[in-house]
Amino acid sequence: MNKFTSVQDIESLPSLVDQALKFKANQFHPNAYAGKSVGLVFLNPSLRTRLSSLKAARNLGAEAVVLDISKDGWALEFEDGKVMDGNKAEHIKEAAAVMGRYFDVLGIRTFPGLANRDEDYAEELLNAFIKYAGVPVVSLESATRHPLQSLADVVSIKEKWNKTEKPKVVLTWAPHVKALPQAVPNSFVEWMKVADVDLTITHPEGYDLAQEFSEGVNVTYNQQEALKDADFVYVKNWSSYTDYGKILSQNESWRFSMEHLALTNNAKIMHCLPVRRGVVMDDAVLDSPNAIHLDQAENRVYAAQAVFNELLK
Ligand SMILES: NCCC[C@H](NC(=O)CCC(=O)O)C(=O)O
Ligand SMILES: NC(=O)OP(=O)(O)O
Repeated sequence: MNKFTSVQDIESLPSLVDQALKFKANQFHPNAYAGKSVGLVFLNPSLRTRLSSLKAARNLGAEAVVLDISKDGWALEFEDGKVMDGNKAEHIKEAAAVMGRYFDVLGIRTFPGLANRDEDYAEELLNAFIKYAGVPVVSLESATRHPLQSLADVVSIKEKWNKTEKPKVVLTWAPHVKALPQAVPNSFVEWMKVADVDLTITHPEGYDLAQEFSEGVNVTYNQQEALKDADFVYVKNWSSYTDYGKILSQNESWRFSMEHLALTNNAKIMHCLPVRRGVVMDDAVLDSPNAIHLDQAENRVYAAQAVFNELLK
């Protein structure tokens, strides 16, 4: 593995998941990567990704440094050939290359602008970073994917499911007050396909994910039908892909409630966090024993540890 930006970058999902679970059972390896360092660069806010990645690096004996580049760095120019006579002081060519000289692995978080779909889906910022860093790059959530979250989600399902048959996993859209990226649902679907579960996606009309993600998956606008017999339900808002970045529906009936839970096979309820209580999901669901959002967040440490272990080898 020479980068970690999507499920395509990994060699074997079962062995990566096993490694994460081994790290969960025995997390401290203080001499594994002594002298190695990981740089974590954030253009957007983060609680879990930042702290779990720091903890993961330290569990492996590596040093980790966080840079909130939009707050503490120079304003970055990404455009090639630009005459930099405006307010951007540093080009990504130098910024990424310099950080590549300081660190053995570089992580980057860059959310989409949600204004220009082609630009966002071309992953211009992430790709510029990969191009100029000269060291392995880890996506800490990019415009279109959140692979560390998805790996933790696969680990969380694996540790809760001890039957031989495939679990029924449902990804359901939920309302939100803000237009959110498609990165988490895209990525979840991409990883679930490789994890080989029985996957259904449900959302109101107009919220279809990009075909590259949804193709081959059962998609329905009928949420009640989708939730029937579900073993795991991933509740998540996203803005429209087709009417790009727009909020089309505030349909309250999609807010996940105990009535929704009652339609399932006593499903485990998942969310990547942060979650707006009473908007996306009811308190009663989040506070019920069915909710495994905190386990998912905990597993972010071991997912990151498994990934850093591969890239620092
Ligand atoms: N990193 C995990 C999720 C990040 C982002 N959520 C948010 O921006 C929530 C913002 C808010 O609720 O104001 C998303 O859904 O992709
Ligand atoms: N789930 C997740 O990535 O959380 P943060 O945005 O807080 O890192």
